[in-house]
Amino acid sequence: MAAVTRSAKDFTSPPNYEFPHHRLALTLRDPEKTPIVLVACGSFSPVTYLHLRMFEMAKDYVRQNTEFEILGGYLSPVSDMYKKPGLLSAQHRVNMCTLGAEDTSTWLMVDPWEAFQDYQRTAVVLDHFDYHINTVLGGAHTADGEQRNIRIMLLAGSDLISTMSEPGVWSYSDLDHILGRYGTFIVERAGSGMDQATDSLARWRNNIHLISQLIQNDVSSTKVRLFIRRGLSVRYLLPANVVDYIEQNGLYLEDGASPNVPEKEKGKEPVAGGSRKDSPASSLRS
Ligand SMILES: Nc1ncnc2c1ncn2[C@@H]1O[C@H](COP(=O)(O)OP(=O)(O)OP(=O)(O)O)[C@@H](O)[C@H]1O
Ligand SMILES: O=C(O)c1ccc[n+]([C@@H]2O[C@H](COP(=O)([O-])O)[C@@H](O)[C@H]2O)c1
Repeated sequence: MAAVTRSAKDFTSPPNYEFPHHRLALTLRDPEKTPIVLVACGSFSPVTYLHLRMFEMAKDYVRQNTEFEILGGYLSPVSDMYKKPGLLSAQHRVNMCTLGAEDTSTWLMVDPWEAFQDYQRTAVVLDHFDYHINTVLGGAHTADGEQRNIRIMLLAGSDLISTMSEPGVWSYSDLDHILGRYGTFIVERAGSGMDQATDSLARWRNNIHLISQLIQNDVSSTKVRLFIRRGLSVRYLLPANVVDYIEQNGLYLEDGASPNVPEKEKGKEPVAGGSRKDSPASSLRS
């Protein structure tokens, strides 16, 4: 399996970008365990409780079934260039993720690197995390001061993983890089079978961890957008501060979200109801 090591010159970064690591633990509690960081890539248009639940489910799974220790978790919203229907501007999506994840958890962070530039393949996104966490920050240390590399792992729903078996969506070398070098946790998603999702990925089975949903819940961003367009409530499907943000900014009222930040939003503080000076979104604005 090809191990690609990228250096700073291999990555493009948005202006004023700083890698967020304010909640990343860099000391291993148990030196016998392998340190990992979870990265969820997706549209997050908008972020829902299911996106956030994926991290909690992975945390329980890791504690009960593996010899890993989680040192941090990241949401990485995709670039506007992904051009998926319903994809709101990166600014709004990063703001909503920051409100939803950082304000409701003690260990999740939002990395805006992918969102505010050209489309980046998931393999490159994971390399970007690997570079910042292991090369720049120096990885983790045990209490005795021994250095350990932190393994980056992709966190995804079974619908995303099933696209990995569809011809022409992912390149073989990227799959080998993502599943061979890094590995993944796959959360069961209603309507997307786990077996069917992973059958053709069997050669990487040791790096693929399947997490069953014990409480069935099929909230999706598509349904949330549809509800808002029809004037239905989305409260309790996503964090309250994200619902407030959507209402205050009049988001998702029209069919197909505009990829651009509305003129009246430009230059405003990113988060309604008080700016977060330490947030990655605000660190990107000049
Ligand atoms: N209900 C869910 N159960 C399990 N995984 C989920 C669920 N909702 C989203 N995910 C996972 O979260 C990640 C990001 O998803 P994404 O932003 O595309 O959300 P989505 O709800 O699928 O969006 P959309 O409805 O716009 O396609 C993907 O890996 C996806 O599989
Ligand atoms: O890297 C690839 O080749 C690749 C192919 C298909 C999808 N992805 C990523 O998977 C995510 C899919 O998000 P979504 O909202 O379409 O479910 C998004 O982050 C994409 O960049 C990545």
